[in-house]
Amino acid sequence: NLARDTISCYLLTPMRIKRVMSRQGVSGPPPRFLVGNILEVASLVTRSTSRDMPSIDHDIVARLLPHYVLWSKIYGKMFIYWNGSEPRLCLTDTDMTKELLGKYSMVSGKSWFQQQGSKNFVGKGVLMANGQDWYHQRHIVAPTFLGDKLKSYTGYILESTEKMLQSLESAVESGKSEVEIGEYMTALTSDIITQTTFGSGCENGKKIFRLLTRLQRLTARSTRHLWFPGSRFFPSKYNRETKSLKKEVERLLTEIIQSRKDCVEIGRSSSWGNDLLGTLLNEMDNRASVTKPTPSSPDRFNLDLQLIMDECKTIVFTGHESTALLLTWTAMLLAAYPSWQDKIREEVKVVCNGGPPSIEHLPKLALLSMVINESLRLYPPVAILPRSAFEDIRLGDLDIPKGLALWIPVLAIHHSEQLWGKDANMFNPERFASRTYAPGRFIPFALGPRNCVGQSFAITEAKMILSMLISRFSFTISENYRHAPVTVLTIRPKHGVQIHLTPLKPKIPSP
Ligand code: HEM
Repeated sequence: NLARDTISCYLLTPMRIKRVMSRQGVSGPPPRFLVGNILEVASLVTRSTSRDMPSIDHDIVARLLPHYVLWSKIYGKMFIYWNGSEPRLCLTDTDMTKELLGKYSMVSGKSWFQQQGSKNFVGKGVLMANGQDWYHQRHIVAPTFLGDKLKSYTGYILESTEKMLQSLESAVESGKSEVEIGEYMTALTSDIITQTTFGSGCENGKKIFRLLTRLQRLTARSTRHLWFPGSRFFPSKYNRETKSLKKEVERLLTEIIQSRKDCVEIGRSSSWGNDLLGTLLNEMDNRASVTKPTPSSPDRFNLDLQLIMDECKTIVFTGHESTALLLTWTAMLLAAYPSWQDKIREEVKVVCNGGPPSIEHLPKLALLSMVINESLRLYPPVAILPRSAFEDIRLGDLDIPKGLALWIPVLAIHHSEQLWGKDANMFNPERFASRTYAPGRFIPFALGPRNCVGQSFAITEAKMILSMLISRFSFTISENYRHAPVTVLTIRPKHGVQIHLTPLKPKIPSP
């Protein structure tokens, strides 16, 4: 059976898909046996990113997606290329992407390759689930980011940001003339997501975060060759370490969850907790209570333990990296365009009246929203949206056969002159002044029922952090900054973002 499945997965299905697509006039670069176009993509990207950019130029599609630029010129905007033996359809048409991400969210989703790649890391949490499983999990996770819940997390954001600002002030006071702001933003969003998920001062929560970061790196390395048939069965030097890290993360998570369960059961606590994990447990408990207890499953809670752990790992993973990148790129843009920095500082001063930002202030920070949107457009942290069709579907007038992978290059859509006009590669936040833009062309958080569930949290966090940073410092880009965006799933600055900081309120010397 294994041999038959392997032949079907790596040979017969891809060939059938290729036939169906070429009959409809969709073609692409010829694939090589087993490796497909992987080597070509790797060599094009290596070449295009081998040097830093000579100036802060936002025209970065040819640098980061050179294969998209090359093949769309030869084969048209819709072409197929091969990631090993997986055929991928590149989709940039906004009507088709809207249809796929909206109407077909239950019959498309994450591919086997993606799930295998992340199973030891985020497991089967909402990010990687499909169909009914995904639907069930999405309804458990979504309420943890709504209304009052979201508001209750802002205390963690304010507290952690204040700490970061103090450490920036100390750095400046100790004579450091420049800082790499990316490091600070990464540490800050890590701190915020750990506290928001597990509550403040939870030592096990901090340990879990550190272990997950190591696990993420290891998984990325050990799954690089997944496209090769049977590679997941090869003994790898990473496998043992991955397994023991995963076990340790789950042991720590079980400890935290068990102790909350004990507190509720013996009556020491009347709720699961006010942090994100508490809300998640509460949501699961409410749903489980409909069916529990039954003679065959006397304790529904234990049945869901793996799911709770997978959701926690997913949220910790998804909840910090992209936000750190959004903040880092926005800081770079504000440092490079000081007139926007001044405008936003003034806006924050008027709206927040010199105090810390609250959730009620945020909708009034219109200029800041425009800058954040422009930053998400030019440097979308998630540059590609991958999907796989689980059934034959029809997109526009194209038949998409079951098993075809779909690849939406968000970065290329965000930089398209056809969609954004001649100044598509320019920094111009004014384009977001009207707040109405055709759906489908601005998709940093994806679209439809399967969009980013943490979007409001991310935007709340970004607005609070940036408004606090901008009220305390003015900053300029350092002459040491080398503009070199690279993609490793997300778009990041290769050498970090170096800025010069000037405190705005000089400290009154103590008598
Ligand atoms: C600027 C910051 C962020 C960006 C640009 C971003 C972007 C995205 C995108 C594009 C997706 C869809 C991925 C796909 O389906 O392939 C996604 C999904 C997701 N994001 Fe975010 N995200 C951000 C912050 C966050 C935060 C702060 C959280 C949680 C605290 C979060 C949690 C999630 C989860 C759980 C999913 C999976 C949703 C589902 O499949 O139903 N994200 N995000």
